[in-house]
Amino acid sequence: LWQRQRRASSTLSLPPGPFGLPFLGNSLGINARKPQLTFSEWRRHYGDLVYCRVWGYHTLVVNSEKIARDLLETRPSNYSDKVQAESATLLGIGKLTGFIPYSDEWRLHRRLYHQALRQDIVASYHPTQLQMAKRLITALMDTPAEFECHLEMYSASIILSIVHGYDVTSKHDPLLAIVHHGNDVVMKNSTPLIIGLIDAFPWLLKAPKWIPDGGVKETVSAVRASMRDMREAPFDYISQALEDKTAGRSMIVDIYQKWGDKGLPDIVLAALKDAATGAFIAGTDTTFSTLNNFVYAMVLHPDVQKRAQLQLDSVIGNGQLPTFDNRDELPLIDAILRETIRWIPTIPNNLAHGVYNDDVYEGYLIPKGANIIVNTWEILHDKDRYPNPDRFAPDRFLTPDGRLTGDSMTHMVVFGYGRRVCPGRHLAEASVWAAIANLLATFDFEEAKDAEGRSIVQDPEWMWGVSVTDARDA
Ligand code: HEM
Repeated sequence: LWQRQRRASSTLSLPPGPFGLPFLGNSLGINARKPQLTFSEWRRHYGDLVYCRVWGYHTLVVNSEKIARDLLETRPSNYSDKVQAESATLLGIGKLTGFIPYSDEWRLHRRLYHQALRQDIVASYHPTQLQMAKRLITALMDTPAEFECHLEMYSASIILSIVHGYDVTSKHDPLLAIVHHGNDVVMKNSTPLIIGLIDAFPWLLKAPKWIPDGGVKETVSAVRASMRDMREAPFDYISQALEDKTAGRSMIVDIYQKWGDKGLPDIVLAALKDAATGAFIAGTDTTFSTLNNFVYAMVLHPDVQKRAQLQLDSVIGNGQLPTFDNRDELPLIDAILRETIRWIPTIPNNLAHGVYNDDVYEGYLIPKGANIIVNTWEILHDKDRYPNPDRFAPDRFLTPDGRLTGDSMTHMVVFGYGRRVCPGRHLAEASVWAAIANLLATFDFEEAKDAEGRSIVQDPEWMWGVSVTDARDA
């Protein structure tokens, strides 16, 4: 039936791709933990633009930056939609910006982010980021073995401060505990697999309890409860702070003040709550994972670490901490940042963009309602552009005389494309820089040692989902 429908819908052919089974399409042929590996394999067989079907959806896998830009940036009105929005809504995450279809509601979210997170405003958050970096240093000095917890708290504290105006001073902070737990539940359960399952069998959610559902109903109610807590708890705090006139500056307070005595219309208030929750979910794990990967890279490459420390010493001098004023004089720190996000891109397959209307690209039909998946991993591990791509080598971003190369595009590839590009990218990039520069100025990273002084070699294991996180404790 599908073949017939396909033929009837157009005389143009779809891009080449693997043969799929009826109904299931290619879903079973994709490595569920590391889909990018399957997509890269397909590139070798079918080229840079591959057609497949996942959970009944037309899906285009893009393995080249040029095609990604041609489609998502040159024709943004056709490639900024979301296809599985209904299933995301059933799961309870449909109001997160990344899942909202191309609509006025989504545009309102983007306007709210733009007011607080655009490049020229982000510089005003540098003092907060440096203050959090100092706290990170103190926490690491006290309990270095808990480094992951400290990096996570650093990432979360920055968002809670800048978006919500909330100062997290301890890892036992009650609001941090709520949003942290909520984030965990949402991130672990909002995988493409669960969304696909809800999409294929939405009736499962309404089925009587005795029908086995593989735990879907339980998952959905846990995600919904977490979303509710994450959305409301920070606003209870802010409302109180506004009433007590103790609220400091933040994205939320700025927007409240903009509306002044008129008060926020309900529609803006709802969008603000959702956008703030979205910023926390989208911004915390991604920043944390990037920093975790940085620590791992430093443990593996003491030579790089030493060179960066020498550069820091020569620019800042011993006993001082770097600030953003020193950034231009510290190209190796930026090269390490770029290489960290290239080496292990935190979101290896971007977020899927939906196709609004049938389109034609290089003679191929791109069907309406298709998902476009960009294989960021493959683009950043392309041997022609990054020789020996699995090696961590920051020098690929430096000229022979030690200045940064013009290849800052990696930033953009890692943060997505077109109208859907990550609105938190300037903030994220500065948060990661502040942490990397301050950590290298203060610590040596090396493998843990046992009682006899022998290195405890631990192969890391990553948790692969929408984003890549360290899974030692998962
Ligand atoms: C290293 C850190 C980060 C990385 C690697 C990252 C990466 C990404 C990527 C790849 C996308 C999908 C873009 C697309 O669909 O083309 C995205 C979307 C998004 N990011 Fe980030 N991000 C990071 C940090 C942040 C931060 C700090 C915030 C907020 C404060 C944030 C907020 C968002 C939001 C709201 C979206 C959805 C945008 C939309 O669909 O319109 N991200 N991010």
